[in-house]
Amino acid sequence: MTTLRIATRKSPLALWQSEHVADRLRAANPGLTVTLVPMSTRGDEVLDRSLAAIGGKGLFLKELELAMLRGEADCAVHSLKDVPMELEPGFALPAILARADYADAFVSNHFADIAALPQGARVGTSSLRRQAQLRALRPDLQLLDLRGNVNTRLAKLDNGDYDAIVLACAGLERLGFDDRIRSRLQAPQWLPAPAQGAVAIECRDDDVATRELCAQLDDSGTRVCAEAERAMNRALHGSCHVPVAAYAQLDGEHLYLAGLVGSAADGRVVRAHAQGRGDAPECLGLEVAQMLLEQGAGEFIAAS
Ligand SMILES: NCc1[nH]cc(CCC(=O)O)c1CC(=O)O
Repeated sequence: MTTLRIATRKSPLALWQSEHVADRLRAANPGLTVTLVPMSTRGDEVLDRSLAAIGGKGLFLKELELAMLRGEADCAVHSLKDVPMELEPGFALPAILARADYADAFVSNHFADIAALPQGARVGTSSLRRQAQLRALRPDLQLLDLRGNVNTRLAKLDNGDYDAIVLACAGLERLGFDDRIRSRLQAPQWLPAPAQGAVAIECRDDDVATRELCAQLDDSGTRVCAEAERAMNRALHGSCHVPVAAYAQLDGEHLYLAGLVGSAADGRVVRAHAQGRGDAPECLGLEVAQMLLEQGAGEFIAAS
């Protein structure tokens, strides 16, 4: 293999992540030419409706997968949290890169953290998961929709449309906006999206050469954690319609998983956590999902 073509979305964050993968593959494979194939996806173009309303997260992947099927690209780079729990048949994730900052960020030009917000403050986020956790902490807040790429969201905050917004730390840090993070919303009190902070490479299942090349960047510890978080989400029929959060940590052979399911409408949340073995992440994911269901998570899922 002499050339690798990476299909990517065109947002600044997607381009940063794809350039990062390209740089790492070039460094590990002298003589390999790596190019980017930037593409627009439906998830990027339709900004006036929620992701759930236009068909969910797969919308960020479909155009990139079609480019791979047409032979216009060899692989695609994604934020793993945007990758549906069930991958499209015929595709694989040969690499999950080491996780960056997993946490959500509280971003505001006037307030230091959620507790410092005045009564009825306007907080922007279109994520049901973030809305449910905000409502659970502060039922008084006014939650407003906020879509678009990271740069657009920061511009809307600066424009005065919101008192605060919630974004992923990883995206802010990759784009050099570390200084916008007023506080990190951390586990176990606040949980991220399953696989938040991890970048994944997708390619055709039958493309062995690309799979082997990309597998050089796989981080086994991050893969174990992501599998536990995604197995939990899958067992809860996770999609953009249900606020599901999960965070796993691997310590030697011990795997720890915390999960949460909530209601964005009224801020009720159920939580569960358990420990298991690092060689059986899916078992732990199913176990925590079962614990959440026993506490009534099914009601939130059915209501969505
Ligand atoms: N939903 C968009 C998205 N997908 C991945 C990230 C951040 C990077 C990551 O989690 O790896 C973001 C932005 C955000 O949620 O603030």
